[in-house]
Amino acid sequence: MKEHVEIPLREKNIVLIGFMGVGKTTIGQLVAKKLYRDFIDVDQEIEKKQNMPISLIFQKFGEDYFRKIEKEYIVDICTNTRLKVVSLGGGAYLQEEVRNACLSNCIVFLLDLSWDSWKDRMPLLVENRPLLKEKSMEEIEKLFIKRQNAYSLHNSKVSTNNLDPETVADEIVNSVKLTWSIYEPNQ
Ligand SMILES: Nc1ncnc2c1ncn2[C@@H]1O[C@H](COP(=O)(O)OP(=O)(O)O)[C@@H](O)[C@H]1O
Ligand SMILES: O=C(O)C1=C[C@@H](OP(=O)(O)O)[C@@H](O)[C@H](O)C1
Ligand SMILES: [Mg+2]
Repeated sequence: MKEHVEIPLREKNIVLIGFMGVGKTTIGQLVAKKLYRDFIDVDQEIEKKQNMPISLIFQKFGEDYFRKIEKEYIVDICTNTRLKVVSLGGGAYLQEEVRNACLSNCIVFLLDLSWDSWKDRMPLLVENRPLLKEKSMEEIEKLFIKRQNAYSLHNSKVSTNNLDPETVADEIVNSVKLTWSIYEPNQ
């Protein structure tokens, strides 16, 4: 059993979670830039490694295969890297091993968007999200509600309703810097 090494707070990866389309990829990139950190988008890294888009991975190998590689990659990043900003795919946090790796080693931010606001954004999302293509609005709402339990296990929550990406990114950065100054002052 690998011994758990406590990572200094200021070195912990910042992980963004939340339903598909809430802005994890967009806002994660902005947060990384503002904190002078490397940015990792798990979906983008998986697409690079698999040399195909997520939608084709689902089509060719199925969702279970995607979830396996998604989990392995996230657990590796959480346990073996520091000082990054990491945006998960919307379904990753449903896996307990992913949640445990994130909560044990990282600072986990939930990006929260109301269902009504999400519906307005949906037309932007369907193109490259296979799970949206197959479902009615009612089925997607059920998925949205069903996932809130897992998303509730976070360190901090930021509402993104009616806020532009820059404003949300600033809120996350200010929150992180305040946490650092309180729990690891004088650095
Ligand atoms: N705060 C925001 N306000 C308006 N549109 C947003 C916001 N954040 C993201 N978007 C848009 O919503 C879509 C999904 O954003 P993305 O970052 O891919 O979300 P996720 O990674 O959570 O699925 C993109 O078209 C993006 O430009
Ligand atoms: O919610 C999900 O199950 C998924 C969300 C997507 O990522 P985004 O949340 O960045 O869209 C991507 O991982 C895949 O389509 C599955
Ligand atoms: Mg994304």
